[in-house]
Amino acid sequence: RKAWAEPYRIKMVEPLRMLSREEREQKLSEAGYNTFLLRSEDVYIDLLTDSGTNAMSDYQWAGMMLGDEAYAGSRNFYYLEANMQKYYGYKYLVPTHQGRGAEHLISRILIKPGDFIPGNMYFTTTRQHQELAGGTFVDVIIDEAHDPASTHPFKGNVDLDKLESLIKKVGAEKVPYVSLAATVNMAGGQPVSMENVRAVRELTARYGIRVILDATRAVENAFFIKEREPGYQHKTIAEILKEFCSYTDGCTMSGKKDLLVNIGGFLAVNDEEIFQQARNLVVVYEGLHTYGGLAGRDLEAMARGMEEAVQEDYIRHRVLQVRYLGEKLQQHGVPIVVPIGGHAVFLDAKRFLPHIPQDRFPAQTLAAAIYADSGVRSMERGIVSAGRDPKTGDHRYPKLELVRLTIPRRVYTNAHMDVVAESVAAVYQEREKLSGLRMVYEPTYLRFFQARFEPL
Ligand SMILES: Cc1ncc(COP(=O)(O)O)c(/C=N/[C@@H](Cc2ccccc2)C(=O)O)c1O
Repeated sequence: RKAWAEPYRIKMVEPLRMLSREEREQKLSEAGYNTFLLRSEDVYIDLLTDSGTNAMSDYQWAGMMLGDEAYAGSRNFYYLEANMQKYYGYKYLVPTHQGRGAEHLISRILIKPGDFIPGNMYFTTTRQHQELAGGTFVDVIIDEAHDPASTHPFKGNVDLDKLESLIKKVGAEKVPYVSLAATVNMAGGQPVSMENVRAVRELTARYGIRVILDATRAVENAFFIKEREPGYQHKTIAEILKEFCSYTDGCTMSGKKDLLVNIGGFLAVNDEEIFQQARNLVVVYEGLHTYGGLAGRDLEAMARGMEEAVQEDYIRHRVLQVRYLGEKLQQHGVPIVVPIGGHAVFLDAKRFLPHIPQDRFPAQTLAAAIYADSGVRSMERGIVSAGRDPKTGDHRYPKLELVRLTIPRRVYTNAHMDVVAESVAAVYQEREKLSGLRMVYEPTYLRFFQARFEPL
């Protein structure tokens, strides 16, 4: 049989409403043509992010009623710790309010000014914390990751030659750890293969260099390994996930994605010394070491989300829904990043709007145009997100100028995907009419969140 449906039934709904085209144009102007500055109530289908926007299950909601809100030693912490050990396999857990809380801690602990942190393509908050700690991020991802049309099945892979030549160039003592993301958000939600993470481990072990995983979407990564990597078809998602993590020394986690919670994250490590430093630092920046900025109920919901995240029917549906949207867009001839990633469909704004130069912000222009057309919200993942080079002060000019259509987990049906595809195709038909934007307000950090633009 071909038909497949969501592996859940809906028990609660939030009514959606659509504004008129005129109202949307007005809201867009008030938001400075930045989708981050739109109000949720003015958005029809919200594909800005899969972060914190996922639907919890009745099992998780029930867990919210079991929050042990003791200041110290909450029951929920120990349940989360036990589940992290079971599913991710690390020894020690330090809860944080969300992913960047963990990135902040590990960056402060492991990075000295002048250090270099190699990683498989940058992620905005991860690199920001590495730079704030005095480090320099160095991209060591394979070249194919920067080519939206390359169909390499594991575009998130590390280029071992790039990694080893960096280590030889700067010296191992200046490389505190390799920052490995799986999947790679900015490349289009692209996975890392088991063979590659194993090879990264073997290489770094020779130099005594740690590997810190960004495990934010590691369950989606496991799905791609099961689907694409020889020898893994008959392994469970949970087995693949645990093996993958076993080749790394610790992870930062934003629970707001794979783990199906609206807030939450953690740092997990195997090294007791790093653990002691992290649990000491966490009380300064996040909260006591057994709650890390979260209520007991949030810890419980994240622990229960972890159990659900690795269920085969769930994760298969999740990834295949993203693929459903991507294939619909391909049928309309819309240029997208291939292979279609795990959490989003990425529009290739360079090919979509070849007549708009990168410094007139094509991806920003496209995200605004899609909202104006249908009330669908997406996110700019191009030159605006790339920010400025701290050394030159000029824009960074990334090869990938993308618009991300990010699918929240267990929220929308494929009928919503049909509406999104129809809208993007309509904008594609009229793309010649778009003429770019100019930035009229630019914040200092992570400018894409709050920058404002005006039409040229
Ligand atoms: C691979 C990866 N690692 C760490 C984090 C941080 O986790 P957290 O602090 O948000 O919990 C994120 C968050 N990604 C969100 C939210 C976001 C964040 C910055 C810019 C744009 C959007 C997104 O991609 O939408 C991530 O994707």
